[in-house]
Amino acid sequence: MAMLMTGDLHYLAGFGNELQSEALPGALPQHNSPQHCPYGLYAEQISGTAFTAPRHQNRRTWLYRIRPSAGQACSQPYVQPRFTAELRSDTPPEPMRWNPLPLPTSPVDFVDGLVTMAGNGSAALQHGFGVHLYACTRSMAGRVFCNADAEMLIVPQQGALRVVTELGLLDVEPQEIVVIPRGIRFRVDLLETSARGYVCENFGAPFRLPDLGVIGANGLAAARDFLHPVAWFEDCATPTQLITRYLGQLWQGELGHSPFDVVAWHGNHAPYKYDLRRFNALGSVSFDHPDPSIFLVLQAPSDTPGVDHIDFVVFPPRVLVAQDTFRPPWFHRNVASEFMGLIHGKYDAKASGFVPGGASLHPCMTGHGPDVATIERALQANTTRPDYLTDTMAFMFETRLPMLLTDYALDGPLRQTDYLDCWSGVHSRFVGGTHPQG
Ligand SMILES: O=C(O)Cc1cc(O)ccc1O
Ligand SMILES: [Fe+2]
Repeated sequence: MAMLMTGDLHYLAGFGNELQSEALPGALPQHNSPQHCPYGLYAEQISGTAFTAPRHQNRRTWLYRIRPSAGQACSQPYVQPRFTAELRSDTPPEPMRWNPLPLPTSPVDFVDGLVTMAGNGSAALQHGFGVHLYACTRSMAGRVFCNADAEMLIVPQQGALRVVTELGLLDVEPQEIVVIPRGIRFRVDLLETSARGYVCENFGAPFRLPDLGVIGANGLAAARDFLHPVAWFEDCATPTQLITRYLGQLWQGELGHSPFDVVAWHGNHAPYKYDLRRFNALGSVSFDHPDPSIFLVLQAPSDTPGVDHIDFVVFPPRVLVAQDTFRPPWFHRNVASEFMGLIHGKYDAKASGFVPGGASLHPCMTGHGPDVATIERALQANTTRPDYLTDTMAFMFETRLPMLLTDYALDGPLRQTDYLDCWSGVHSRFVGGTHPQG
């Protein structure tokens, strides 16, 4: 297991590994639950999969902490109406696009800064997802969050974050992502004055690296680039508010101390971060624009082989060399629903309107593709020469279940009601004349 240092923090590298870390020498016992743990710590197991899940999918971590989590409960509702599970079944099958969430003008933290855009399924049935935006201007002082429903994939777009978790600290900046496994308590601190980004809540099987099939043993996201925290703790008796997302609702309770009191841990149910700039993008070196599955970073599999519940796909800087090819994303309709965000720069299918921090949704089977300006450019391009796509980082949450939208997404202030106009100048270029009948 490699130990890496990036910025001020140390990380454990790898994906799906059995990891171990201790913040004090000898804090990690030789076996899971000795009669007396080192330093008088309590052992606590957090299971992320069924006890009996197959070994390659089984996820659990043993925590050695100053106080166990028992005796703590969130029994009071916490009111944050924009972070919701209320979805509209009258969502129309229409391409949609949104402007970025404005940064709050008052102090707002990560939990209060979340706004739900879309989702489907049910946290109670452990099937489905939520899609959210966040914009915040202060750290979660005195407050921690626990998602009992879902694993959370956070995609910062603006503003670096320090994510304090039970297993240690992760610093993430835009163009990196962080994944918090279900049930792990965490706090988001701002390393800059404001922060904005996207969140995918995954109620189903956890994200994993895709198989590479004929690509071979290397390519796309490399396991060694996934970085986990090392053990870090504070022994702090300050009262702390715990907010838990459970069955799609928010609940609060008071802890008499910091829950970040895990002195050592071992296991594989652990948060991680990944730098999207490390993604090894592959593409066509002959002709045609490949399916975007070649840009798959992480997949959350469904019960149907080959059909993912959620795909997290990135569109990074790359060189397009396909010859005699319409190079931008093609016109298409897809059985999956495509929620896209832009982290940085421009996206190659849209010359304007899709801006960093903004979002778009192309619901299942809804026609979409490049806008008029992109079409014109692509038709005139000299495809014997490479196109260097620089200054770009877009991503997609591509889901098997259609996306139901919230009131905020459908009728709120971010919606670009003129989005369809980006195709209104797409005219017939047909030169065949009238085909004789019969
Ligand atoms: O619609 C989109 O912009 C996303 C997308 C990109 C691409 O290169 C191929 C298919 C696809 O859905
Ligand atoms: Fe698409």
